[in-house]
Amino acid sequence: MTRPLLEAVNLAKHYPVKSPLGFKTGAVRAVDGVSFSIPEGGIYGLAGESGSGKSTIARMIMGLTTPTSGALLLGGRDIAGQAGRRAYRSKVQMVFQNPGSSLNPRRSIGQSIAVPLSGLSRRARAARIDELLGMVQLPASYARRYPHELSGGQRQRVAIARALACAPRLLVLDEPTSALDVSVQAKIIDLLTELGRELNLTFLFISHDLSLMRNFAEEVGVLYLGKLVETGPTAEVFARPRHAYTRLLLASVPVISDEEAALRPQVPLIDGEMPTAEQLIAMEQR
Ligand SMILES: Nc1ncnc2c1ncn2[C@@H]1O[C@H](COP(=O)(O)OP(=O)(O)OP(=O)(O)O)[C@@H](O)[C@H]1O
Repeated sequence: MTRPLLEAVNLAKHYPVKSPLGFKTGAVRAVDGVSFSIPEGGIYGLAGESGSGKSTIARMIMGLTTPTSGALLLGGRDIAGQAGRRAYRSKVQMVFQNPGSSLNPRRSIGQSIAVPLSGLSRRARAARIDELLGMVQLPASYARRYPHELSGGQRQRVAIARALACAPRLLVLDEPTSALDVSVQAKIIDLLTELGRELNLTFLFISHDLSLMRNFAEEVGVLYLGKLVETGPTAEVFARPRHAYTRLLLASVPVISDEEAALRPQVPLIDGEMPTAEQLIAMEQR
């Protein structure tokens, strides 16, 4: 069994809710007792709708916010206290949804990729930029281009190259393909799969779209209102979703073939419409 690279242990983040006069009146349980573990070199998909707590988990992993309770371990060490350090930041990198806004429009692609490479000589930096562009299958000449000269998919390749510049071990991918056309999405997923294999990278892939994880993630977790309602090997979760919310997510996925349609879980409709998660859970509890 490969040892875990990232572990979340009973992780929670609660935000205080304040009255207009500033008194604490309650708490939003954005993340509420979440545990999962990703083995070294593994791919874990975290799915859930908007507001389920996905970004809060990513922010805690990146050290941008601290857990209210529970722990996050990287290579067995609690990240609390490490997350602000340079050594930690070089091990854990994030790729965001919108490469258009995460790349500085005034910097050339080469300059953007070189940001984490400030310690290298000019020559070594240029060679590393070439190498990184090659890894994401872009020509070396793209180093002189600017973000507006690239397509959305190419810009996301640049964002991946920049994230790889300091040779991280864990990549947190927050909706990395949501802003892209379906055909481009598939190419980016293929590229990430290949890079993961070559560089022994570990991935946490966050998306509202569970179907994207089918061919990419080895394990998936489904978040609902801050709780992980289901987790397990991807094929198993897709074949036998146990939680009503997972079934609803899978039933809402657009299908392109009859074969896929046959595999799609059936959920009872209400007045001919898909029920909400609350309605479906209430029906099943009756
Ligand atoms: N700084 C904050 N203060 C108060 N509540 C917050 C804060 N950040 C997030 N929340 C709340 O925590 C819950 C989870 O938010 P989060 O952004 O993690 O969800 P998400 O699944 O990533 O959604 P999205 O895909 O829309 O970003 C939401 O109810 C949100 O309103």
